[in-house]
Amino acid sequence: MDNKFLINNLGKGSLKVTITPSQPKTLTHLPKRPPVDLAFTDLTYKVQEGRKSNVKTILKSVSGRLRSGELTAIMGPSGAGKSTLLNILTGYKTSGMEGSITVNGMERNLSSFRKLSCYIMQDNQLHGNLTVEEAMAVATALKLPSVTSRADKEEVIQEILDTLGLSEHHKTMTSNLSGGQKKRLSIALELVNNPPIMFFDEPTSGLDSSSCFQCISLLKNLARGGRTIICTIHQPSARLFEMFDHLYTLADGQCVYQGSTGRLVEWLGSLSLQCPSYHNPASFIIEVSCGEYGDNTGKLVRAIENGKNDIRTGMPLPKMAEYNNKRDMDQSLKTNDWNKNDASQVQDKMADVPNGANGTNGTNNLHNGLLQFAANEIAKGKGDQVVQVETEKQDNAEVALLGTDGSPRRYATSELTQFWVVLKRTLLFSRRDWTLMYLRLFAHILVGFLIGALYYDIGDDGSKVLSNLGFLFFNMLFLMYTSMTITILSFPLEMPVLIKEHFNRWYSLRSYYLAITVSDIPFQAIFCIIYVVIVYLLTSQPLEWFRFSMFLSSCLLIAFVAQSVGLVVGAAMNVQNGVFLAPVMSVPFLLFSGFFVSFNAIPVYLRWITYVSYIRYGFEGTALATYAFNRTKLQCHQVYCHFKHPDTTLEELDMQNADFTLDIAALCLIFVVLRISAFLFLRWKLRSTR
Ligand SMILES: Nc1ncnc2c1ncn2[C@@H]1O[C@H](COP(=O)(O)OP(=O)(O)OP(=O)(O)O)[C@@H](O)[C@H]1O
Repeated sequence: MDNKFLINNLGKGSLKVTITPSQPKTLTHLPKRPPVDLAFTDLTYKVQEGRKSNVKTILKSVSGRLRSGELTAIMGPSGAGKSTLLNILTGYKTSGMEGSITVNGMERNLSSFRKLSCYIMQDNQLHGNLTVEEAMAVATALKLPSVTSRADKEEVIQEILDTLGLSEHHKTMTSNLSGGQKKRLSIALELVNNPPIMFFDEPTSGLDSSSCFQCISLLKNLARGGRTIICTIHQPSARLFEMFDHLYTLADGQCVYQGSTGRLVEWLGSLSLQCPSYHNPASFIIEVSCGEYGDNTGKLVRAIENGKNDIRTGMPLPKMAEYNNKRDMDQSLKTNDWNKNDASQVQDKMADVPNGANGTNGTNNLHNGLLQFAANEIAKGKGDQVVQVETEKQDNAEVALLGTDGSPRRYATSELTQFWVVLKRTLLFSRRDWTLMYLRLFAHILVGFLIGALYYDIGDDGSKVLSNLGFLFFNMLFLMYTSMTITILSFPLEMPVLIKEHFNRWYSLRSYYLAITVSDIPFQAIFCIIYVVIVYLLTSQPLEWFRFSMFLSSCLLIAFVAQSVGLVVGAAMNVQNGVFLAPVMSVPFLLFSGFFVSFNAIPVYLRWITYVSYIRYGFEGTALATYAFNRTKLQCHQVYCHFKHPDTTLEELDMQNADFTLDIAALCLIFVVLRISAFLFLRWKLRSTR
């Protein structure tokens, strides 16, 4: 049976099939993945508000089914629970949830499910400092197995960019892309490993009507390729609304409609809710859900069984009169309950149609459904820019969930590869973000010369030892603040992209954190060395290599430790709180550094603070480098120089018995503890945002 013939036959019925003549574009180079049907039953989501006893129920025992090959819209009034439902279905939110979620009829294993799905959040979380091509290269390097050849990866990139209309912009920085292009790039990045189930939170937000149309067309084409595409959407135009295959509508945390978009008006009409002529059905269902036509929510929820019923094209409408009758309701549940039946009951029957095996089965409704399906199939084949992906229908759902490669690994690449890719990307950002780099360099050189001029040639002057100690302390202060603030500011800005990429299984948190941690160390080290060389020479500190190395190592460690403090603060809190708290938290460390008050003068009950004050170890390290190890007497150009002998200075500072090795060891220990703490805070932050 050729396509044209079937379409003519279909033309006799009520179906309308639009065929556009362009050749379908196919994604042939992507890895094969199984189709995925997602179902949820009696899903309840509660959160605690304020006091522990105050529990708010956001989703109230909703059920539903989202099929492969369909574009599903989750709609509802503001606050109805759309984002919450999406977050639960993606696995982004897990605590506070009750009910069951099944994948291809089997209880969902979240870890396996996340390998099959991707979640494209509302605000395209992209790194602005990469070109489209580079962003795609990073995605392929992280999301495709390492064994994939470079040529294959490039082919995948080219194919996706071509299909999504981004190949013209492959050299454009992502920050310069338009809103619609950013959205397409977000999709392109996730499409690399061909996830069979894709979730989108408000994919059309911020787009004009033409971009909205393009975006939804793209999602529709992805669905036609066999994927399960689910997105939340506020209030689409009638034209956009028609493009969705399946509609799931929420009102006040309950399901008021589930079924094909084409049957919405008919279904509402059967419940005495007549959609006015020329009125957008999408607007009508929202208005009904908002209560603009009276309080119909309860009636709709009961009729649709809170999502257990599905108003499918080609299936009879549930008989309304029977819904108040418990016995009939149970009967209805039996015939519609996909948990008890084979998960793909209807669809599997439909799937045989093009082969002609089950073309007639005796029931008109099913027959209509089969014809509709066949029409859809033909429309798919002829559609404009159909993004097809060969999917393998697998009998064993478990095999499917483990991925077609059968690999139980969480990530496509090893942690070492992830580390290298993220490190290279971060170094590229640093190179691109030259303003910040030059600013940092400029600040270190400028302040170095300023300090050099202020404390010029005082290092060997016995009458200026107190000024020299001020210079040593200022070094600590300067290096601490410059290193700390950079990470406090930059780390939280990375967070949204980290959340997205980590959730979508691009890399492990460990690899990411190691790469981020390592990436800034060389820059900080270079800036610190430049600063120390300038001030050390200008202030005439002792020109002995071993003293210089001790001085430099203390300064470097202070910079690294302060950077780690910035990481902890940046990982644990937002920029506003961090910018305030970090300097305030540093005050006790500065006070107990040994510069303002010597150790013996500190009250015993406060002395413990000196042991955790990294500034103390740094200050002590530079003081020892300058005055200990049998330094010769300082020059004295006055009648009496109290600090002419370096040991006097050490005595005044209570540092006669201080051990430089211990200072370095303490700084190293604090560094390690802080880096581990920053990682733990980051992990906690990622978990708590969910
Ligand atoms: N953690 C939370 N604590 C308290 N209430 C919450 C929490 N998360 C969500 N809610 C509430 O749950 C309801 C549903 O929120 P949700 O974000 O899912 O709505 P929505 O349908 O996506 O709304 P919108 O279309 O406006 O984005 C809202 O009333 C919201 O205030």
